Amino acid sequence: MTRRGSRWTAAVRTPVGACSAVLLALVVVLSVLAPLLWGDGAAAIDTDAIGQGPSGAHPFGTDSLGRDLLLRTLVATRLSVGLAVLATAIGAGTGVVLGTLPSVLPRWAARLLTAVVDIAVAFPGLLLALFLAVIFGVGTQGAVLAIGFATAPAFARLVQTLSASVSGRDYVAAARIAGVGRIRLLARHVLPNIGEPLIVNATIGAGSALLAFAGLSFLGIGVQAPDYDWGRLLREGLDGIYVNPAAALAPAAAVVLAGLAFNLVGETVAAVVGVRTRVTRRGAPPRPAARAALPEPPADAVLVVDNLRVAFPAPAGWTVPVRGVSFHVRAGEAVGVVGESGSGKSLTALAVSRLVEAPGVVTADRLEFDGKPLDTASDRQLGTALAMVFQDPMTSFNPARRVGGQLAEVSEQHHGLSRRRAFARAVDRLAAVRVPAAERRARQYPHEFSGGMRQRAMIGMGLMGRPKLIVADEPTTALDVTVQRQVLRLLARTRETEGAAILLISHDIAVVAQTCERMLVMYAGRIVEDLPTGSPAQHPYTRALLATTVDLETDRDRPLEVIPGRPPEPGQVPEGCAFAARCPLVSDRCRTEDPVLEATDRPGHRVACWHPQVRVLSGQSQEEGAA
Ligand SMILES: Nc1ncnc2c1ncn2[C@@H]1O[C@H](COP(=O)(O)OP(=O)(O)OP(=O)(O)O)[C@@H](O)[C@H]1O
Repeated sequence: MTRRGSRWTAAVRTPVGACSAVLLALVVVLSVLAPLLWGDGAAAIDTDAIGQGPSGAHPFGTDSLGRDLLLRTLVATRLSVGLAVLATAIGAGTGVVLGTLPSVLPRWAARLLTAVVDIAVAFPGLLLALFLAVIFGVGTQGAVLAIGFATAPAFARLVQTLSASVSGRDYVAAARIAGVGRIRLLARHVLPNIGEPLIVNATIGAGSALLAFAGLSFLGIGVQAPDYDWGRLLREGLDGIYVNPAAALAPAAAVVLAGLAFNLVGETVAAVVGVRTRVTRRGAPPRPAARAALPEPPADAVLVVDNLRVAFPAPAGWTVPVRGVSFHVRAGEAVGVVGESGSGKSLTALAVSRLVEAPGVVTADRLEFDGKPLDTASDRQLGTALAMVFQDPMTSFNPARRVGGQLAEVSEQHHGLSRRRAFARAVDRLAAVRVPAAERRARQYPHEFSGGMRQRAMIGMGLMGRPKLIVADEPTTALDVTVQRQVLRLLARTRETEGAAILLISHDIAVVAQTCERMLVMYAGRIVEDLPTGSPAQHPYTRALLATTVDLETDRDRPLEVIPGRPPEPGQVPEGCAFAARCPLVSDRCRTEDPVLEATDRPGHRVACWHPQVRVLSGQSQEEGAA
């Protein structure tokens, strides 16, 4: 079954999904079959049974012409639901046109249209529908148009907001630069990417349209005799409510149930297409099989991580992108984490910084920072002793606040310094990370900094306290080689002067080899090798990663090395060794038994492989190890 198919199945198995499926099926079946089966019965006048209350023959009684109210309520499903769907389609269609027109109209016309939509949105929907119903004329057609056009402004606003968010994406910019026309840009690049939330909104909107339609018919400006919908039945029922309350209750219950069906279907669709996160939580995240415990960490370990797992709820259970990671970082040590995209490096970094957000769940047998369990550390302790440097400091700084003020905030919050003294410290720290003219720069906004300078300012922010550990997640990926070297040097210098340990996440093994004493190689959410930099790598994955690095000595006449295949997705990690499918040394055992990360005979070296081999990091000499 496809992934989307399994998400539908999972969504329908939730209580809300199951209810929506049952109600929708009921509404659809009644709309199709009720007029065919009971149309004549509902129209049959019985002068002997005029205005009767509930009885065996007429469970909801009869109307003023002796017609059965249950049958009339069932038969009215088709008209009531059909008109609501039609009005919603008109509203959504008009909304899409109104919402997208501003992107193709001249600027003045676009502004005018946007202003008109804004004013219409500010108007209460039902009032607008009443106003339009009077304009379009009393009757079914007028009511459909009135409700359709009354809901259009809300759709138009939604389309405008969604389009604006999509228009900022790189692929739209790329298409624009490639000379794609505005209309084509809209049709090809914008609308397909906002379709799902629009459909979800339209489904939920149909419930409101149903209610609005019942309202108009109830007021006598919707469906006219001899046709009837639930609104009209409700109005007729209310006339005799003291004689037969069931006459009003039946259509009212029908409106509520059908409205509920639309709303619940909208919620379910939202959960499946990802507009809203609805997941099946099946108890706690799965615990991986017991693995060898982390050897007792040294006394000066600043970070101890044992069997760390990060899990996210998914529609069909849990996905566990970090599956039992164990390592330690000693005081002042620089440890690098390498691995291909998706191997779980960033999540590991976020977990040790206590930054994995709900619904993500972090568990570990041991997760200690500075000798204490991480979850017992106060924000203040973490704020001063642990610094985090992100890949893109532009998104980590608040663009609306000056850089100095943002640095100073750390000292105001965590050290209780006055604003003035905190600002002075911010200037001092900016100078310490070699931001030129620190005093002036501190009064500037993040966008006035270059990429490298922003990254240094980010490191400076980490130095506002006395960090024992700096977690740097791809801190140089967005920078050119010269600036990259400056930032790496700054990290190394900070380590020397402040005595801070560094956990450096990078997909670039060369950067880690330059900066760190030890590297952890991650694959599919696990550490597959933990080795001192410069020591021979034994895991075929580490060896393959090393082979793909390019330096000045790389033979340019030979094609670049690549690792064949792709790492498994977090939810599809195979049994046995996760690297088996790509490994040149794979054996039957690799496909069935998952190797444990175990110490080798070399000091400080652990590897998780059934066939470890030895090769020095420079890749020049090769000696085969135990196979
Ligand atoms: N919030 C989340 N919900 C579900 N899955 C997530 C979430 N965040 C990350 N993942 C998944 O976890 C896996 C590991 O992500 P992570 O960002 O740690 O990888 P990475 O090794 O740092 O890769 P990259 O170098 O591309 O950043 C990925 O497959 C990702 O899709």
